[in-house]
Amino acid sequence: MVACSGGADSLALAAATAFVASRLGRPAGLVTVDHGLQAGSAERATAVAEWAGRVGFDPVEAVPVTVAGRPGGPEAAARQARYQALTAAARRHDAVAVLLGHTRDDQAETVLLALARGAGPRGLAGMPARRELQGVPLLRPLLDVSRAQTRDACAALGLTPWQDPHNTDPSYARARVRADALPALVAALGDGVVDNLARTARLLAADTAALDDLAAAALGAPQPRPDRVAVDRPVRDGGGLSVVALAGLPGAVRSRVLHAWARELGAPPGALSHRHVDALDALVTAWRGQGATALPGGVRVGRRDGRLVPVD
Ligand SMILES: Nc1ncnc2c1ncn2[C@@H]1O[C@H](COP(=O)(O)OP(=O)(O)OP(=O)(O)O)[C@@H](O)[C@H]1O
Repeated sequence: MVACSGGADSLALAAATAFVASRLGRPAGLVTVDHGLQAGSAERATAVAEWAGRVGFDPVEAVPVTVAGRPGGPEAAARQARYQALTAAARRHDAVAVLLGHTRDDQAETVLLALARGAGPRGLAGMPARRELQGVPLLRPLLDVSRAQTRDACAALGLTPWQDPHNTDPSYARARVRADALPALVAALGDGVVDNLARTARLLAADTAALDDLAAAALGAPQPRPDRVAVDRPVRDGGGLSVVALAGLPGAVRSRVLHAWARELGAPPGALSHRHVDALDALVTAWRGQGATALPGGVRVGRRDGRLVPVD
């Protein structure tokens, strides 16, 4: 089920989901929450629901919620009511997940806000691409997509997104980051800033997951991510590294192992970037028979017989 406010991000997400779902022959639903906080909010919810029905979503729900009387400020109260309504709708319809429209720009704003309040790595890890709330998986498929792209997508599809007045209300810290802080950083440091903040979140999310695994193991807790192969066999295998052993490591540990090994092979540390380490990682986690990875210093690494090995 897509959670759609009618704004550009979640409207683009909904349009993409409708497109993909019909081609996969899978049902997709849509839920829009009416917080009842602004004049015309019920009409907006009805308009979103009508559009959703026209483009093939089924079921479609416009859910009114009561925000008053909940703990916290108005923003927190609205969020709590919204997430409760979203997970309840998902459970009513046995949805496998709820899709949220947060973009790379939202992620960059989240990281900047976390940095400014002195958050630790968990806060700097930003919003996860996947988490569970009351047994319902919440997914954010657009974390690698920019807000400009969602606007362009809506324009290309002839959709008119709803503009949330909160997004431009300067009494909200996030709106000030969006309107002033991030544009100032981009002007001073270049267009890459948004992408790089989002990448920082990904890196810290991987570190945090690895440390959480260690903490869970120290407590003797069940494996938090049973899909991961638990391996404690040595990573070194002859002159190379064992793919099975590498695959069993938490991503953050694996990337450090690959970085250290690349340096051992002679790649100069200053020239070794995350792109090189990602390419080595792909030989383990996204193996499609690809060719050798070229590293700085003329080093090349390929995958042979279940091992990563230096090749000519
Ligand atoms: N009224 C709504 N009805 C349904 N879904 C909504 C609604 N408002 C927001 N969402 C969902 O949440 C996503 C994020 O929205 P927005 O950025 O406004 O909320 P936020 O308060 O920043 O999010 P969060 O509470 O997750 O931090 C949207 O892309 C959409 O998927």
